[in-house]
Amino acid sequence: MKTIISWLAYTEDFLKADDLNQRYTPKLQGPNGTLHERFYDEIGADVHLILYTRPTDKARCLSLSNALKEEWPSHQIAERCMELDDPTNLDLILVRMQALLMNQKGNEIYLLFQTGTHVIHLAWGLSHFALKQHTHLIQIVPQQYTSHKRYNEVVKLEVEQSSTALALFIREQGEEQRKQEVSVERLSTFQWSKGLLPAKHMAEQIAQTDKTTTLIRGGNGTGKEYIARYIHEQSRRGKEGKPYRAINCSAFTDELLSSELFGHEKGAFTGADKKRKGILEEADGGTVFLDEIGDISAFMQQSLLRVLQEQEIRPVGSNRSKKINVRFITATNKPLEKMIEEDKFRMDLYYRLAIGEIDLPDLKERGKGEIKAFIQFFIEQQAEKLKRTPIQLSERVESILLSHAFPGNVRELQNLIEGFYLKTTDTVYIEHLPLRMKAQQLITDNTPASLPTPHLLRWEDVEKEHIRFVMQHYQGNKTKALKALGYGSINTLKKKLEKYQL
Ligand SMILES: Nc1ncnc2c1ncn2[C@@H]1O[C@H](COP(=O)(O)OP(=O)(O)OP(=O)(O)O)[C@@H](O)[C@H]1O
Repeated sequence: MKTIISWLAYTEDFLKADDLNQRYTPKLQGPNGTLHERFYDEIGADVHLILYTRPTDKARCLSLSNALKEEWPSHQIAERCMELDDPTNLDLILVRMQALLMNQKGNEIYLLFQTGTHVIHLAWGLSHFALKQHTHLIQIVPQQYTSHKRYNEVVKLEVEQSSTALALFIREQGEEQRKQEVSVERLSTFQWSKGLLPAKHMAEQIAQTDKTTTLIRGGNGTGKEYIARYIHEQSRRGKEGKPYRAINCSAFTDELLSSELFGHEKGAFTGADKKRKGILEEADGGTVFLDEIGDISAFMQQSLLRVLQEQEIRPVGSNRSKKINVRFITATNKPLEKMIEEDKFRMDLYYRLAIGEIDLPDLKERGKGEIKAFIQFFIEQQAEKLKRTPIQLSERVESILLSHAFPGNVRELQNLIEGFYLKTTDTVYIEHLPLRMKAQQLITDNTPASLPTPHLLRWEDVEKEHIRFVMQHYQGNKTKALKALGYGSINTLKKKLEKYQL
């Protein structure tokens, strides 16, 4: 099996917003489009995997891959979120890439290393040189540098996989992982904690029905999308391999959202230079997940209501309707009932959408016992993924975590624990916490007498306390403290110690 892997090019794969006054309009002449145009057939790849950084970029990635699928319907395209809060963090990128490449074991992989940040390019290079898998680095050469000067060309870099010390080191690590047969897909990825059992039960009931529309309510990162996919997979539609499509409604203007959902005719609006199928038609026979439904405009509410009532769509710019057969699942973290009272959401649409209802509680509401279970679950999951000994939390860190508000819910906790594995190999201390949590701790540690209100806390106070804590922890050893603090040089640390008279 041959796979192409590339990164979403956040600017080059899209038309400039200024040109059209619209966001995320995909461009087929961008790096990912060029891959399909000039290369895909020649190489005979089976699938093209497009990576993106954060869940918030999903809408953009899907709009690109939908445009590519429409242009080249026989090409298989998949998308993957790499969950990188910081796309310049080499350690984290390498961990994610290793897991991804290990999963492709035995496949021939073509890596388009040009897209993404410079650190991502570097990580592709390192992974190619070191892992000794069947990887090839490919690049797109602009037409002015090609001999024919007519079109951009996709070329394979003829480079030997290296035997430098660094490469050998990374390779050994990779082989160690391979020996232990890591398969990220095999790991149990979802924790059906006690607080989620009512949601699971309801999801399974809904899956038994053919078309019951379902509204999933819950805060950011509570698992709404996971539950939507679970309903699809448990349903007849999923079991028969029918399509599942997801879209984040809040990421589009009305015009674009209509076009994404219902498709458009050529010339329907500025920039619509080709006829295009919408995701409701693509998902015919399957399930569509509309995320952030509480954010759609009155106009879109009306359009959607008509689709639900008549079970048909009309592409933008067309006067002909097409019948569709999809199950709708929607999600929101907005209080729809209140919005109905305020005339911001249509009651008739609400009743159509919320035939089945699933509520996902915030992590904090689920209680300390459950947060503890999630912490343990993610510690073990990450240890298994990285083939490392599970880390431990110091008592202090555990108590901070148990009383943290977790506005980002399960996603926030999951990312936090993945981050710990980059910072330590054994015990997690306060110094390993992200700054926002350390700052919070300083606020709660200080009595109202010394710090009357939290917002009076200055950055300098936080930094000073943090340096003091780390220096104490390492008993004044500047080299160790420097490593923990992450400053670029010992001089920076010395200057800070002087500044704060520590
Ligand atoms: N119960 C759980 N067990 C394991 N992982 C979970 C659980 N709930 C959420 N997650 C993880 O949290 C992240 C967010 O999940 P998901 O995308 O389903 O949430 P969401 O509510 O749709 O988020 P948002 O609306 O903010 O995009 C994912 O990485 C998912 O794996």
